[in-house]
Amino acid sequence: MTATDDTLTLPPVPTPGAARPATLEAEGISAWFGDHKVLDRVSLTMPAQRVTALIGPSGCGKSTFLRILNRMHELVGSAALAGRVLLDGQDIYDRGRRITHARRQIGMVFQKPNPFPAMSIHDNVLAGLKLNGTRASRAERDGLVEECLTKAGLWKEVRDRLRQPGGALSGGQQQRLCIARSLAVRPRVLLMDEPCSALDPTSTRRIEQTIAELSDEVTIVIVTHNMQQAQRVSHQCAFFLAEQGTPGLIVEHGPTDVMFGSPSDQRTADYVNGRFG
Ligand SMILES: Nc1ncnc2c1ncn2[C@@H]1O[C@H](COP(=O)(O)OP(=O)(O)OP(=O)(O)O)[C@@H](O)[C@H]1O
Repeated sequence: MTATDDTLTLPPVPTPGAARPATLEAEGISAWFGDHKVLDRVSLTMPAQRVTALIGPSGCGKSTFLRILNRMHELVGSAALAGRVLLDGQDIYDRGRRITHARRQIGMVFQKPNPFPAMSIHDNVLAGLKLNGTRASRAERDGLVEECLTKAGLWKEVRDRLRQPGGALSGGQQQRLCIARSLAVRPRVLLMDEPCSALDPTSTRRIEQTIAELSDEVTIVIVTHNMQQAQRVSHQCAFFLAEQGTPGLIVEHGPTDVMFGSPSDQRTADYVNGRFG
């Protein structure tokens, strides 16, 4: 540890009771890859402290929409975008607003767990902070590692082997490690792109439990193909569809119990009941 490690500070701990999680609003989002339009004027509010599930058949633009929510779409050379994404009213695409600002506040967990395999569990949790250039004392770092692993539901399983490599964990544990890594930068929104699709049912339920525990302190948006999972974890759902080569759009969105119990569009009813997709 260098002298400077002690002088810099970690991201602020949220004030107890303060409204840290943010509301995310997508307004009129259209997206293209080259000439191929894949989303058409999609608008959706993802309220703070709520879990929003994005559902719909393969290829309808759910992942593209999710990646637009934290400015990952623009990493693809041929990608273009129209519309606005507001984080508590502030457009993350405003000119002059740095991409790192959005990424720091809006974290992402991917389909396949992607810890740094040779890096220790401890250092994996702190990896995002290091990329941000944030440093802290050893005690602060250790405290943050414990806090984030606890929130991700992994602490008890790894507390005695924090110096072992992240790659030595099971798939489900690796995914929870990735969630802990995302939490370490104290995001206000956590985006999850099919986070359980590579996991067994037990690990899946553990991640779902983690999502339920986290939803008070971070806004969650999750893409899932698993309708039972959408019902178990989400407060609201948005049903995406791209019919016959047309760009994806939201057919219907609303409270999860309504979307599954009495959807207003027949296509939603057919999809949530497994009649297509
Ligand atoms: N990097 C890319 N370059 C070109 N086209 C892409 C790229 N990524 C996605 N697409 C296209 O955009 C459309 C939407 O893809 P997207 O992955 O967002 O759908 P999805 O609903 O998430 O699908 P799935 O459920 O299968 O993951 C598809 O037609 C896909 O082929």
